[in-house]
Amino acid sequence: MSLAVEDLRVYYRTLRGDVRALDGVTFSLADHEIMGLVGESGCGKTTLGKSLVRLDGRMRHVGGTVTLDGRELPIGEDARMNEFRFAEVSVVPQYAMSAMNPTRRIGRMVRELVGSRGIPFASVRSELDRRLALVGLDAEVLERYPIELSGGMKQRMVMVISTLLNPSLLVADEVTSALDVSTQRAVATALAGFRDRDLVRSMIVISHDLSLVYQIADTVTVMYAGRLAEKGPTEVIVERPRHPYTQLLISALPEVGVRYGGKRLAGIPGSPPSLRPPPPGCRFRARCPLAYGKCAEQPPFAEIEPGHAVACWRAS
Ligand SMILES: Nc1ncnc2c1ncn2[C@@H]1O[C@H](COP(=O)(O)OP(=O)(O)OP(=O)(O)O)[C@@H](O)[C@H]1O
Repeated sequence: MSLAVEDLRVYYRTLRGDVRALDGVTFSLADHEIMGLVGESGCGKTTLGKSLVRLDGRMRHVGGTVTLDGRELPIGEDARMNEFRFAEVSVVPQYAMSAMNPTRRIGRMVRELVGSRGIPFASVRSELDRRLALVGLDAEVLERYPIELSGGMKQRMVMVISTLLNPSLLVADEVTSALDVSTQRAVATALAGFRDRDLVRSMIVISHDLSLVYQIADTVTVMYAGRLAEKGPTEVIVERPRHPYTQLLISALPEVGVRYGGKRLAGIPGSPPSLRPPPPGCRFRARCPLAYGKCAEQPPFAEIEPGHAVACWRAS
């Protein structure tokens, strides 16, 4: 197992009280696993991804542990996390395209980044060229400024940089959402290629786009209102989901490979609860067609078959 997250709680401090964006999240990632992380906007996906790499100033680690390759990550201690970032855990951020410094040539940026880890640029240069070729970029991009690259090229460049030191875990947050469909496919294929070539051990791919997740993920985790609703192998989640929220999420999608023409897709009525603080019991119950009395109690996130866990009283 490469990653184990245990009862992780991360809140945002605000003037109107804590936003419990991650409120008791437990899961693990096997070696070589690509996990897709999905759920409605605001459910905590980005917070989960960031928590594993860098908490921003308003995030507070309230409880729980993150263990990577047998070592507990000091996620609440920014300075101590430096030892792990880039080398052990790396992120391709949601706005990777604007994350690059516009005033630096790309090659110089990479030189500074590896230099900050005490690694001479010359020692990674040939590997860098090899990886650029792997994602279809010419080594000449290193001489250019970020503004001279297209969106898809920037995205692939950031992926190459983020994985240059072979991190154990890569978090890719909405890396394809701003790209056109064919570029999306190229970026997704490049991501899976990094794992296939053992350049990263495991990966969390955060996405609104279930078809992207279906294309590259081995497992899918569904979040709802700061907690995990369901995790299982991709086919199981798509073909026989057990959580009513997952079922609605999947049924709201066009079937993979099926053309829906002008047919309107069903949305999920209602909206998620406030996380400041969330209501007691199952957080989905106000929108759930199957809710009953027991749902006033919070259901455990429990395994119903090997590798398939669900937080729903109806599923156990
Ligand atoms: N800086 C912040 N201060 C206060 N609350 C925040 C902050 N950032 C996020 N939140 C809240 O934390 C919750 C989780 O947000 P997060 O961005 O992790 O969700 P998400 O699932 O990644 O959403 P999206 O798909 O829109 O990116 C939301 O309720 C959000 O409003």
